[in-house]
Amino acid sequence: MTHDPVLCLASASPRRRDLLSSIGVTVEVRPVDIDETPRPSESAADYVVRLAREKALAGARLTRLPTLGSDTAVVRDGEILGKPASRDHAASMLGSLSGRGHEVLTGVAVSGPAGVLTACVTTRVFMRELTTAELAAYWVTGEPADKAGGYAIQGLAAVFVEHIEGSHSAVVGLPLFETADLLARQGVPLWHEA
Ligand SMILES: Cc1cn([C@H]2C[C@H](O)[C@@H](COP(=O)(O)OP(=O)(O)OP(=O)(O)O)O2)c(=O)[nH]c1=O
Repeated sequence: MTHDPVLCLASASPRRRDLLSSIGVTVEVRPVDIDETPRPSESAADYVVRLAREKALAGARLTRLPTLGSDTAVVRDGEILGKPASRDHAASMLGSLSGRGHEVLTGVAVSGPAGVLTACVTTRVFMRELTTAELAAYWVTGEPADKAGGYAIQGLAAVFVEHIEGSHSAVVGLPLFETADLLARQGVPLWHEA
């Protein structure tokens, strides 16, 4: 059965659409293009919430529906890592996460009748030691290219992750528990209200 969209998703990320679908939220997809350059001395939490808000506001101009924007950043020792630009960049990025913990921050913003509501979720991810051969083989799979930090916990990189403290869905791109709260406060129906 198909449902009419109840939310505009201001994102090109198929992961975010799938996560929303998994909680019964059908979306109209409106990718937006914003400048993702961090500001000098901006904290990672301020950065992901600012980008989430900018994406939601840019998307809201294209629709009458409440609109969600989100941004995910991988942070090691306070440094935002971004997405890898090449094989060597991916290997050094993911290599720097080998055998230790790092943070994944996801900001989410929903614009609607209640204004713009935001949340930020921090998850700690612990990876086992990765070999040079594994880093090279992982790049060839194509998975790291469009992912913050150069890995996908929901994909092949699951075998690198010993454990996490926080929200698995937030690492994939959208913290579903917090998102459900924001959607409820904007009057967007969830699966039990459809
Ligand atoms: C760490 C990690 C990130 N990611 C993804 C989530 C995000 O899609 C991406 C981070 O980039 P984002 O800039 O947050 O999102 P995006 O460019 O994919 O989409 P848009 O800006 O249009 O919303 O990395 C995973 O899929 N798995 C992971 O384990």
